[in-house]
Amino acid sequence: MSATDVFAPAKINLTLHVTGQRDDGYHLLDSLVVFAPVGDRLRLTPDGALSLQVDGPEAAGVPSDGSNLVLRAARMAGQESGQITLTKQLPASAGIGGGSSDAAAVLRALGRDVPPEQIAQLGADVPMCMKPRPQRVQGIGEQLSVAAIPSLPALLVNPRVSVPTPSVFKALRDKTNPPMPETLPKFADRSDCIDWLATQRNDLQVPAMMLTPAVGVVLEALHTLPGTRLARMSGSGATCFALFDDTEAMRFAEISLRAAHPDWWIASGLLGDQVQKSAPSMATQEA
Ligand SMILES: C[C@](O)(CO)[C@H](O)COP(=O)(O)OP(=O)(O)OC[C@H]1O[C@@H](n2ccc(N)nc2=O)[C@H](O)[C@@H]1O
Ligand SMILES: Nc1ncnc2c1ncn2[C@@H]1O[C@H](COP(=O)(O)OP(=O)(O)OP(=O)(O)O)[C@@H](O)[C@H]1O
Repeated sequence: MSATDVFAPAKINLTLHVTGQRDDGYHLLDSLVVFAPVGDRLRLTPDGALSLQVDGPEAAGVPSDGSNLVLRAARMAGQESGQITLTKQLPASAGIGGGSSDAAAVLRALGRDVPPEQIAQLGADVPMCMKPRPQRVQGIGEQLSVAAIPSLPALLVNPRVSVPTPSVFKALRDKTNPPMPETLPKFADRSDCIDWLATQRNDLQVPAMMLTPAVGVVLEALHTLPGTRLARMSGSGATCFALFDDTEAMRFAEISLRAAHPDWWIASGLLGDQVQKSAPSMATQEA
């Protein structure tokens, strides 16, 4: 039988408002999420017992045992056989949902009906990664609604410092912050969308910068690039994104950033574009 290839795109939180905290400690969110044409790749081959091999430029430190979200998702879907190869392109613990997107990609590939409550048990980011398209995410990550966002030329930048999500939530002082407007604006064009995004927030950015000063260094570097319209952190960090008016401005900024910071993980491409299953167009560079 033939192998199945799936693409697990990076998730970017364009906004991330923390609006409250539940009794169980989980935080209530209001977030605008898009996906990038850079991501991990998975190959599922139907032979043998269920197994996982992890390779690729970002494989170091990613577990290949039963704790990997890929195996947890496959088992949750009732899969008992087949070899899975996970090729990591996304840095781990980076705020771009690497493991969550991998888990969602496996569930998509297996095509079994797994109840949403079970999918959410794999991680708060997994439900939003099931259908990688622009969406508004509320609740603790389980309430999803489709959003209309123009494609956004972006740089994604990680300073190669991993940030554990729980410590960033813990370091957030004010847990109750304003949500996004109940109805999101209808954006006339890309520029209008970026202007509006600039009025919104990522409430985890300040605590992440306090815990991990490298986040502030990345944001400063992105702010000073030519053509940056908006720079912000994604998720709980440390990956940050910068948005540009067009792909030319994005590429120009990318060249300058790569020259200044050859040790950073840098990717570029159109956020929110229909993510291609097998032909991602985002360029990445290894350290
Ligand atoms: C920050 C985001 O990436 C935004 O999209 C997500 O909320 C986090 O998603 P995730 O990494 O899949 O999160 P999980 O693996 O479910 O949770 C990791 C830890 O983050 C904290 N957490 C996560 C989600 C949430 N709504 N409230 C939380 O407080 C909890 O301490 C939890 O133990
Ligand atoms: N498939 C996987 N890819 C990466 N890490 C994984 C995977 N499965 C389990 N992990 C473990 O999960 C941890 C978090 O990794 P992940 O890349 O999902 O980051 P994250 O920053 O929590 O994502 P986000 O907060 O945006 O959902 C890693 O330290 C790793 O030990």
